[in-house]
Amino acid sequence: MSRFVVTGANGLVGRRACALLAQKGHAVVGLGRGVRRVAGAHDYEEVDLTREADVAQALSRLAPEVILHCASMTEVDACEKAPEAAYAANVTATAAVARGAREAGAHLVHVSTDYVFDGAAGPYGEDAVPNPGGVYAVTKHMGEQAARVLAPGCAIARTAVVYGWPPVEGRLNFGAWLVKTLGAGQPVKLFEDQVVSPSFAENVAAMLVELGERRLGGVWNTCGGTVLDRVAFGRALCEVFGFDAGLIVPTKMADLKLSAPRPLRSGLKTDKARELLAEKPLALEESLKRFHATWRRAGEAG
Ligand SMILES: NC(=O)C1=CN([C@@H]2O[C@H](COP(=O)(O)OP(=O)(O)OC[C@H]3O[C@@H](n4cnc5c(N)ncnc54)[C@H](OP(=O)(O)O)[C@@H]3O)[C@@H](O)[C@H]2O)C=CC1
Ligand SMILES: Cc1cn([C@H]2C[C@H](O)[C@@H](COP(=O)(O)OP(=O)(O)O[C@H]3O[C@@H](C)C(=O)[C@@H](O)[C@H]3O)O2)c(=O)[nH]c1=O
Repeated sequence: MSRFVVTGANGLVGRRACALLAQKGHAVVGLGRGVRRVAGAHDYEEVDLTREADVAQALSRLAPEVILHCASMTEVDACEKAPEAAYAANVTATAAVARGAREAGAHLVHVSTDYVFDGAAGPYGEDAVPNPGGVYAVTKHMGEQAARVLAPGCAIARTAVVYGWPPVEGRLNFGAWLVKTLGAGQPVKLFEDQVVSPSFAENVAAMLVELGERRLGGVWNTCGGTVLDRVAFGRALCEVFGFDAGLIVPTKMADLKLSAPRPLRSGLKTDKARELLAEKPLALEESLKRFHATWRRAGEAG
């Protein structure tokens, strides 16, 4: 058993990583901004990761053996509108965590994104060359570089379009947004021209945990195992949840006039994780079945 620190412990992925680690018997401290928003068997500390001295002090005191760095500014359009905040959260904070990891002798698993690619020719393998566009993507790529330089031997774990139930309070993930909207019988405009690798949050968290437990380094695509466009994902979700797929309105991404550019032919190849990890990237059908099961259980629990 090891001592883990998980950043972004209130977030979609981080909270699931904390839960899984505690369930497996590891000692876990989740770090988050603001008060604790997730119950569970792990400890929690409030640390603003953009304050380097605070990060150094916390990591030196906690002396983790492994750090899963899940914290990030993840709202892509908000990053575009607030580049200073995005830089602080995605670059400055990552550099601080990476330095702290090195000082503590901890193995770092840094979480990144398929959006580091330009979307000209996805799906991308681990050795593809990033070409980020937009503030979120550029700052995530800079975070990767900071982690590699400051915490040599770290893992860069790229994931994509993470979904799960329940969603983080006040922030619907793509899958949860579809469930809420389609479940209420409302139409939803979905990009027919963006190809992605949707990823079930529990599956992502489990792959990150394994990278940490086994102290694996290098680049890893830790996402769902099926590459498809957003409309196809929506239709598959309707089938599993029993919703009306006729509510899906296929739309071109450009028609929505979003602030930030996003890769179109994105998605990540998962051969490496499939071959080398015990926790495999789940295929779409299995992911949606598990998503549906967690949603139904939450409904039954009231
Ligand atoms: N969600 C997705 O679709 C995808 C996510 N990823 C990557 O996966 C990782 C996890 O994402 P996800 O769980 O969805 O993200 P969330 O937005 O759900 O959680 C991120 C957490 O980071 C915290 N955070 C942000 N800034 C700071 C800070 N300065 N100090 C301390 N904590 C901070 C946030 O706190 P607060 O709540 O207070 O703001 C938030 O709880 C990220 O690296 C993201 O880039 C990659 C591809 C897709
Ligand atoms: C996907 C999609 C989004 N939207 C709207 C909803 C929302 O206002 C806006 C952005 O949607 P999303 O947040 O789902 O998409 P986006 O911000 O592009 O999601 C990205 O997030 C970051 C963190 C990542 O790293 C990526 O892998 C990816 O998951 O566009 C549609 O109207 N139709 C669609 O098909």
